Amino acid sequence: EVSITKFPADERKIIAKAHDKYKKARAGIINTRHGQIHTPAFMPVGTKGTVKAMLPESVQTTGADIILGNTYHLMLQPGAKRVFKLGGLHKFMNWSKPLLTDSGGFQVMSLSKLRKITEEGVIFNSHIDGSKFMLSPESSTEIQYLLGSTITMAFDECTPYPSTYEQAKSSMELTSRWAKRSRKAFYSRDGYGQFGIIQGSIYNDLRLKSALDLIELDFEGYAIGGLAVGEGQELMFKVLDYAPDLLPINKPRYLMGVGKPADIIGAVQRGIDMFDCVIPTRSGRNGQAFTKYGVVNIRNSKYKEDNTPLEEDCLCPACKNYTKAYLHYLVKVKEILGAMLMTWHNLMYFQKLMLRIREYIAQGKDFDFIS
Ligand SMILES: O=c1[nH]cnc2cc3nc(NCc4cccs4)[nH]c3cc12
Ligand SMILES: [Zn+2]
Repeated sequence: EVSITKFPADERKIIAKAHDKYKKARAGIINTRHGQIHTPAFMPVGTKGTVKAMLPESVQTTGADIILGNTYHLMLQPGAKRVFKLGGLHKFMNWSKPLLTDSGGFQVMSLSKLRKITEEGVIFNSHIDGSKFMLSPESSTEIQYLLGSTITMAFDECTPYPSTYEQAKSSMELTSRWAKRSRKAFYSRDGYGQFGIIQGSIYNDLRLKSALDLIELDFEGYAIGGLAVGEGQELMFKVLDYAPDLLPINKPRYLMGVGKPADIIGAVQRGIDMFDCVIPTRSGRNGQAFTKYGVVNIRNSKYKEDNTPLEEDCLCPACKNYTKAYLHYLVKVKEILGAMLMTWHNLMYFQKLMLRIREYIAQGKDFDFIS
């Protein structure tokens, strides 16, 4: 049963009292078939069955309890049936901890060529070889089952931003119909869960209706969709000021696609438990390192003879054994080790941030820090 264990009532009172401003922040544990997830949690993105430039055991040493796999990519290559035949994604990629797979819908809309949205689902041509595919609530749920996903995401439509009220309303209603079909298609097993995704854009009555529709389906957790799609942090926080409270307090709340450290901190303060974002991995490969001094663009020539580590007290291999000068050089000459070390450091940085947030919440301390 994917459930979030709460602190005992009296401890929760302490936490709530201690930082009234953050009374919505909560730390907990999600128990799954593949192990525990300490929340608030950051999920590194492992798009094609690998967290790019990282070995799974290295991802584990950064402290990640769970990683995300993208259904769209895996269904095209190597194919969900093949992964199933080979023992499932956990075995295939040698990751034994929890895996969350997205439904594929969001990526179809952002990656595939020529697609057609119907009541049934989305028909599209593969961006790889143009071959024709269909993703529906039923097929997406089955594909995620074949992958062996610990947490399956319902098939939704991410309402674009900006959208008019009418557009957002019909999009949200489609997501509710698809959520019902996704829930029906889900093969529920102990320790596995399925999360619904609420939509409704920036309209609070639509967000409420979406939440009510999905709560009826009794998902193991709930994601807040339709955010981090260009609305900006202010508008995202405006929605997060009320949307998490529409969801069951005892179930995990997952904010899809977020985000930078400041976004994560603000969202935790508003009651979010889970995050996924490509920023630490993608920007690492692109030469950006997150540090307590801010983001370091290692390609900047001022680092070419800087014989100090990214962060003197960081325990990652990049900081323990190498200097900014070496990282500057590796990234400049596009050496693979450069991508590896920068990625490792960033994932460590994001996990350390989550660890500190969890500790501050558990101690009832404010955590407005951004470092
Ligand atoms: O409503 C959603 N439904 C299902 N998947 C999503 C993924 C999402 N990822 C972002 N932001 C991060 C981005 C990644 C690539 C372009 S924006 N926002 C997202 C919203 C949704
Ligand atoms: Zn480091």
